[in-house]
Amino acid sequence: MKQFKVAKANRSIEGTISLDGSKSLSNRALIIRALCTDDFQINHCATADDVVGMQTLLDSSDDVLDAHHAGTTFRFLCSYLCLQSGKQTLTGSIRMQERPIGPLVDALRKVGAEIEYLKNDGYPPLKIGEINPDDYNHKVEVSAGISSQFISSLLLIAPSLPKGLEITLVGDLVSRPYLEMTLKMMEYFGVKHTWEGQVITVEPQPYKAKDITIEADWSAASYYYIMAAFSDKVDLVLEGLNEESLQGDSSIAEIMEAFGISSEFSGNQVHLKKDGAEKQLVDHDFLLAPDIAQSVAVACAGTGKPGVFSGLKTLKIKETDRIAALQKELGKVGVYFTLMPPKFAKVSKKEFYMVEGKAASPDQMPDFDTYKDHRMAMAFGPLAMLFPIIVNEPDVVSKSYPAYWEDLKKLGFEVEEII
Ligand SMILES: O=C(O)C1=C[C@@H](OP(=O)(O)O)[C@@H](O)[C@H](O)C1
Ligand SMILES: C=C(OP(=O)(O)O)C(=O)O
Repeated sequence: MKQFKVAKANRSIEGTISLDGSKSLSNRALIIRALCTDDFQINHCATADDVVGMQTLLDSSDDVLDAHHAGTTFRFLCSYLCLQSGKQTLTGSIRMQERPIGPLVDALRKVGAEIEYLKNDGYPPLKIGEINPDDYNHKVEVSAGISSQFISSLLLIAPSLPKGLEITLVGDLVSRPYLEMTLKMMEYFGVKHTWEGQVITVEPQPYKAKDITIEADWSAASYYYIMAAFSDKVDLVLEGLNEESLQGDSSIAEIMEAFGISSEFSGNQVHLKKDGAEKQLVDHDFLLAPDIAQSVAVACAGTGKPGVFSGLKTLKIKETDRIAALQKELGKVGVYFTLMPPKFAKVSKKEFYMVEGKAASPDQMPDFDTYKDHRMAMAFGPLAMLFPIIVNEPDVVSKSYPAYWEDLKKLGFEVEEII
């Protein structure tokens, strides 16, 4: 097993980091370009595995397409392949084969596509055939409470269908900003929609080619906010980010005010400083921004600030069960991540998790497992500012941020492989 020992000699974070393009924006732009008659430039496209993988599969003429670990790639291609001739097998990693796809398959079958489950009903791999014009139906319902990616996937192909799509969202929507991101990206490329109540309608219309520059990845930025929370002195510039962002994870800037971190925007840079008043507690609902929950949990653990987290229901079906992974790994440094008894949830019917305790190094240097989840590695890495740590399978970061460890070195982290 590959392991990195990570350490940092001081608790200050100073410098400039130029962040890679957002994986979510990049994958939407790639699908739209593939559906657009004319070509356009995607500047600052992410170099993340999930995005390189998307482009490779879009260019591939193979019958079997492997999206590996990439949720957006798998889900977006699922609908895209329904517009291609012939039949393709779409598969993914073992974990991807445990992540649900049923609601999207049901909706696409309703639209007229012939899709077969090759292993277990409701899960990848799939054999996907083209939409049959005789079976085509433009009104579909889709469950909105499992993954917003199902809806984004349908929306992206909607303008290319003969009568477009009228999508009724069933149940309470999760990860709403990602859906808004999809619609905003479609608008950027000239595609209009209406969204009334639970119904989103897209008429048939062409995507219009237009060069785009992808904003940097706000989920990646969240790891620098953890470092700032652990620092006595902060003077850090993150490049490529805008105050007005299509990424819901930009809410990290506001959440981290609780740790006294201020974010000053100018142009496409954000300047992090530690000059604000801290709050006693972090109380946040992550339903709109599930990917930064691990970051804030580690920030709480490292500073000893208690956290009350809700809106975590989708975390169990991500790259790993992130609730279980957080519980196990935070436990290694004496921090509890526990589901609060149901009496706390009576009023709102929500589930609340509590982060309690301050991370302390056990007698032996702690080694953190990463569960094939990039965000476990990236969220736990900053703990090296408090005491030396070991990160197991550190290369997982390449899913969304291949240069992560190199960028940490630029800020004075010592990162060395244990042989
Ligand atoms: O559409 C997207 O780009 C994403 C949507 C979210 O997933 P869910 O909608 O499944 O929560 C998020 O967790 C994922 O990293 C990226
Ligand atoms: C959940 C994530 O990605 P995906 O669903 O695209 O695999 C993530 O990047 O945190």
